[in-house]
Order: sequence, then structure tokens, then C-alpha cells
Amino acid sequence: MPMPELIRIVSRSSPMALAQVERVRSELAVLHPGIRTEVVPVTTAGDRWPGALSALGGKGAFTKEVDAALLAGEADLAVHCVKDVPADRPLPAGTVFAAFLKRDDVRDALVHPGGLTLDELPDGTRIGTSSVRRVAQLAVSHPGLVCVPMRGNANRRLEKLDAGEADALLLAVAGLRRIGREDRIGEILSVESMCPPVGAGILALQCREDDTDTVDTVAGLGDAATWRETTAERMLLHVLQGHCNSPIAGLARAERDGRLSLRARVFSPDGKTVLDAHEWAGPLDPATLGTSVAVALLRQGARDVIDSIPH
Ligand SMILES: NCc1[nH]cc(CCC(=O)O)c1CC(=O)O
Repeated sequence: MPMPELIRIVSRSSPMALAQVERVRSELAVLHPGIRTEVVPVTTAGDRWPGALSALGGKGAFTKEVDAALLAGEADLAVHCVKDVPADRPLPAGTVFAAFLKRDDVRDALVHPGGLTLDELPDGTRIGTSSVRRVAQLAVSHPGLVCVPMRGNANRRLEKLDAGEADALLLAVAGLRRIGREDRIGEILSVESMCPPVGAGILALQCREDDTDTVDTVAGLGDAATWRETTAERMLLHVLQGHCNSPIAGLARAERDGRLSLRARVFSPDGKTVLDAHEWAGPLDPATLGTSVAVALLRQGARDVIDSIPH
């Protein structure tokens, strides 16, 4: 197999994005010690824009400039949080996912300076989050808490918390670990009480489709179980045509015996409507499982719930 001498990795400059690139570099160094890597920095609209992401037309806000660098040949590889890659449209033409790295922790954590758990927080406690999925699930389980909008990368959010802009935060455990802020993790929420978003904890490696040397080389970093989970979850989101602001949660689990399960929920933002579906499938076709769970949710009325929220 012909191997590239150098792989240029395009990356946003947030601490989390750079940590993700470091993971890829170190895994690549183990598999192919001879390949050099270089980081090509980009800033995306989502990084520059302080307001609501919906005003930018969705999660593509963090991926557009990255895709452009790849397609222009300025870089050979991009590392994405699958969670941030839209599933209601295909990947940009000319690019492919070459691998999904072994999945990290999928759960959300409560960050509370006083060390309280979610159940211990008094009514009126302000939780900093702009995620419709988190807002809706908190409205179901803890209606006395008040969500206040908060954006910015995880480090910025921790600063805002410490500056008193909120009393507590919900953040992904995987993200906090990546930026070395595990010390801020308080209670880790079960996936039953806070179902994660599609793609939680998964890093995808994206390449130019015609760059088969890089595609074949980095494919060696992929994890087969994670590939199956990602495929099921992203097919679910695709069939539901969920957009960046959709209150959809979905978690697939590949079991050691080869079976795959997928649980998914669709919420109204006030938490009054909760649709839930859970199915099992054999080893062969994760995409069919994703479709089947999506159809079960559509039968329960998911279309109206999803469409009631502005894009
Ligand atoms: N929305 C931003 C984002 N994209 C990926 C992660 C963290 C880890 C992951 O699931 O890959 C985060 C931070 C968060 O939501 O707390």
C-alpha cells in the first residue's frame, strides 16, 4: 500500500480541537511511525460568532471552513466530533469518512462549583446550556431548574461559570477529559436520565475521496464497533431529518456478541412530549436499525415535534 510521507491535519484552534488532533497524531505515530504530520489551523464561522448558532444556519458552522481546506488541497485530513457533523445532508462532495476512532465516554456531566448533584440543586438554579436536547431533558427530570443560554468552547464556558454567568453547567464528559479538565466533572449523568446526542464521544477522520493513499492509511485507526454505532445513529438522524437545533437524542451500543441496540428519543423543548424507541438488531446492517428506530419515532409523531422548533 502506498503511504503518504506527510499528512497535513486541518484543525480549529480551540483547545478541544487541538487535543483531538493530538490523539490522532499519537495513534498514527504508533501505527505508522514513518509518517510526518503537520497542523493547518482554520477559524470557522462558529468560532467567530458569539450569538445563537441557529442564526448561522446550523452545525455546519463548525465544519464549512474545514471542508474547504480539505477540498482545496491545503490539508489532507480533518478530525471532526461526529456530534457536530450535520446528518440531514450528505458529506461535502469529494470527501469521505475514512475512519471513526474508538468511542469515548458518551455521557454528560454536571459541573457545579459547590459539588452538588443534579438532585440536590435547589429550584431556580441556573444551568448554562444552549442545547435543546439538554434543556428538554432537564425540563422532564428537573422542572425547577432554569436553563440560561450559554455558548463558546468548553474552556470559555468554564470561565463563564466561574464568572457567575450560571450556577452550574452540563458538558460532555469526553470533552472535559480531552481538554484536561476532568477535575471539573462533578456528577456523571446516566444515559437513561440524559440520553446523549447522536455521535457523542466519537471522532471521525475525513479525507478527500480521491486521496486513496491517505484514506487507506488512516482507515487503520478505525474501530469497527464504533463504525457500526455511528452508522446506526447517523441514519436515525438522517431519516428524521434532524437539524442542528433538534431535540433528538440517540445512542447505539454494539454488544460483544455482535448485536446492536439503538435507543432514541425526541422531545418538545418544554419536556411535555417525550417520544421513545428502542430496538435490537443482528450484526449485519446498522443502517437498517437506524431507519427502523426513526420510523418508529415518526409513527409516534416525531415529524410535528421536530418541525415545531425553528431551524
Ligand atoms: N457541541 C460541542 C461539542 N462537540 C463535541 C463535544 C464533546 C465531546 C464529544 O461528544 O465528542 C462538545 C462539547 C459539549 O457538548 O460538551
